[in-house]
Amino acid sequence: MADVFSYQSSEVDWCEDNYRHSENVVEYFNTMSSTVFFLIAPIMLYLLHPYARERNLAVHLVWLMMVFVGLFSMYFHMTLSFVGQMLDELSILWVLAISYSLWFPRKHFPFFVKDRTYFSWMVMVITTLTTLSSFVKPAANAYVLNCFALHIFYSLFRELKSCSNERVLRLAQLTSGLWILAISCWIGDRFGCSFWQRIDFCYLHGIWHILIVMATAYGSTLIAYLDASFEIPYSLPDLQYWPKDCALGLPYIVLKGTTKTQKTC
Ligand SMILES: CCCCCCCC/C=C\CCCCCCCC(=O)N[C@@H](CO)[C@H](O)/C=C/CCCCCCCCCCCCC
Ligand SMILES: [Ca+2]
Ligand SMILES: [Zn+2]
Repeated sequence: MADVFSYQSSEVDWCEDNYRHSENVVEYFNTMSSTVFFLIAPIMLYLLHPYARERNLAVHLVWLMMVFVGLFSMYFHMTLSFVGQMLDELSILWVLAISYSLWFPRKHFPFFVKDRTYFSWMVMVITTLTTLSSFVKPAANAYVLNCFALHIFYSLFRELKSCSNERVLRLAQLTSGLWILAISCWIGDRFGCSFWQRIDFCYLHGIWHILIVMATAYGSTLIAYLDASFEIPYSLPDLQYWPKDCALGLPYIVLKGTTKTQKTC
C-alpha cells in the first residue's frame, strides 16, 4: 500500500532528468513551473468576481480547483509517485466536470435533459464513473483528458459560428494558438524525448504547464463571456484585459449594464 506513495511508483516519467537539481525533487523544473497555477488563480478569481456575483458564485470553483491542480502537479513532479499522478489527473478531470456543468451551452444539451441542474447531476455521475475507471489503466488517463480539450474546442467553434464580435474572435484565436503551442510541447516531451536530451533541452513539459494555464485563463474567460451573453444579457458583458487593455494581459469580463434587454453576441 505504501508503495503507491513512494518516489517513482508512477509509470509516467517526463523527459526532464530525474534528481538533476535536487536529491529530494525528482523533476525540479516541472515542479517549479507548476507554481504558475498559484500565481494566475488568485488574479483570475479577483477579475471574474463581478461576473460570478451576477451569474453564480459557483463559477469561482473553477479557479479555486486550479489551485489544487497546481498543488497536485507539484507533488506529482516532485515524487513521480502513483498517488501524485492520480491526484494530478483527477483534479483536472473534476475542474473539467465543474466547467462543463457551469458553462456548457444549454441549447446543446441532449434532448432528454430538461435544465442545467439535471445536466450538472448527469455530469457528476459520469465524472464519478470516470474517476473509478481511471484506476483501470492509469497510463491512458492523460490521453482521455486531452480528448476533452478537443471536445471543448469543437463546442466553442460551434458557438462562435454565429458571432461577429471582433474582441471575441480575437480571444478565440489567442486561446487556440496557446493551446496548439501547449499541446505541441506536451506531445514533444512525451514522444520526442531522445531528441530533446541530445540537445540538452528537456523543459517542454514545464513550458506546457505555463502555456496550458494561459490557455485555460483565456479559454475559460471566453466561454464565460459567451455564457454571460446568453444567460445574463441584461448585464451587457464586455471583454477587457488586465493590467492593460491590449490582448496581452489576462482577459476578464466587465458588466456594463443592469437592464434586462440587450443580447451582445
Ligand atoms: C464547456 C467547458 C469549458 C471548459 C473551460 C476550461 C476548463 C479548464 C479545465 C482544465 C484546466 C487544465 C489544467 C491543466 C493542468 C496540467 C497539469 C499537468 O501538466 N498534468 C500532466 C502531468 O503532469 C498530465 O499529463 C496532463 C494531462 C492532460 C490534461 C489536459 C487538460 C485539458 C485542458 C483543456 C484546456 C482547454 C482550454 C481551452 C478552453 C477553450
Ligand atoms: Ca523524468
Ligand atoms: Zn505536469
